[in-house]
Amino acid sequence: MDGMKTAIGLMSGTSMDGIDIALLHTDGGRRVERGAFLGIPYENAFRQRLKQALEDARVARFRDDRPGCLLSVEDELTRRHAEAVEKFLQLNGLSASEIDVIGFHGQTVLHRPEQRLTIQLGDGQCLADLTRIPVVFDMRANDMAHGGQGAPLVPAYHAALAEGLQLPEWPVCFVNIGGISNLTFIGTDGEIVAYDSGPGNSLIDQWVDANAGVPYDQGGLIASEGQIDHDLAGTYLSQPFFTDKRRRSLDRNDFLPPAGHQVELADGARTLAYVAAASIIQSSKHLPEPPGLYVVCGGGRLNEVLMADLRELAGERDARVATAEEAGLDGDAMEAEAWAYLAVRSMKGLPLTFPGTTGVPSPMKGGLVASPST
Ligand SMILES: Nc1ncnc2c1ncn2[C@@H]1O[C@H](COP(=O)(O)OP(=O)(O)OP(=O)(O)O)[C@@H](O)[C@H]1O
Ligand SMILES: CC(=O)N[C@H]1[C@@H]2OC[C@@H](O2)[C@@H](O)[C@@H]1O[C@H](C)C(=O)O
Repeated sequence: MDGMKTAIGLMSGTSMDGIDIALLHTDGGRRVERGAFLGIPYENAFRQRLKQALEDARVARFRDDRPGCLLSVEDELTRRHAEAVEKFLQLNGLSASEIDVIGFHGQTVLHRPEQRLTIQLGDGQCLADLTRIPVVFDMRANDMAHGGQGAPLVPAYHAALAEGLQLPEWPVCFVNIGGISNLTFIGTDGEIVAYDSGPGNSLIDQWVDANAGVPYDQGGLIASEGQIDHDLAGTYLSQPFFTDKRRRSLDRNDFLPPAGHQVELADGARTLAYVAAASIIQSSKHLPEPPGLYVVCGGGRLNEVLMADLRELAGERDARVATAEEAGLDGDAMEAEAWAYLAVRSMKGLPLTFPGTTGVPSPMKGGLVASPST
């Protein structure tokens, strides 16, 4: 097919729960055919190493700085991604020569848009050499160098997906509830507006990890036994992030979980689920129009308490909430698919970001290409 490429997208998100891998056939424009998906969870020990990397990254001043454990974590992370690609190819009966490009996100360990500093661990050249497949990486840096927020980047892909959806309600707003949440509004005239909307699962994860020793609140079961502490919720929802004139992209540490003594386990999980839902609705007030439909992807859609809150709050504004699956999409695969899509766009010299998505002054190309060494 004309201009169609076969791409693999690799995402290791802010939840630090594992590597998501997706296959996509696309022309980098409107044509998108979704393929296989695989999630490979990190074991607890590596998750702890990533947490340490986030700590050690705090002193970094330049994007190539690798203080503390960063260099060794980057090496291990890259090797894990190479092994993930090998496993994915094997499971799907594919060979490396059938893949045109890999889109490699890496792991964000520091994101400070006001300093134009964003660091994603991941060695693109090493991944290209290990997989024998060209790799596009470092897709946020050029946007930020030109005054963009460096995130979110998924909106270009959301827009391509929206073209193929038969939706009764319009305008539509994609919501990704990952560690941090982000929105992509697509207007009736195709206008795209996107930004980070607030904390997603990362507060819940940190809370239940510290107080119950589990990595996440499965299904929202812990939250379902608690009550909302509205004072505590208010301390999050009254942050200037929600009322500032300019939309700002978030670092995982911009919102921190409550201290252990502030609230008990179930009430904390319940309150943070509410905060995740209310943040989305509160941030939606900056959209050009109220959405008619929210299409929800990311792991947060599996937290039933969070989703019930979101349905209720959206319903008060006459909007419906659907999971990605209800819209015919895959809510686990979407970010990895997006990185495959963006890699193809990058190879074709097409812009990845736009004034309406990251606040960059003009449509902006991005990404570096690493070809396998001969
Ligand atoms: N069954 C479940 N029930 C409740 N929550 C879940 C479930 N499965 C996953 N999650 C939540 O989803 C998170 C992972 O979501 P996802 O993979 O979308 O995030 P991410 O891609 O790492 O983050 P980001 O989009 O911010 O980069 C987990 O850390 C957990 O909090
Ligand atoms: C700096 C960084 O890695 N940001 C992530 C994070 O996780 C969710 C939200 O914050 C989003 O803006 C972004 O990731 C998605 C995949 C994006 O760029 O579209």
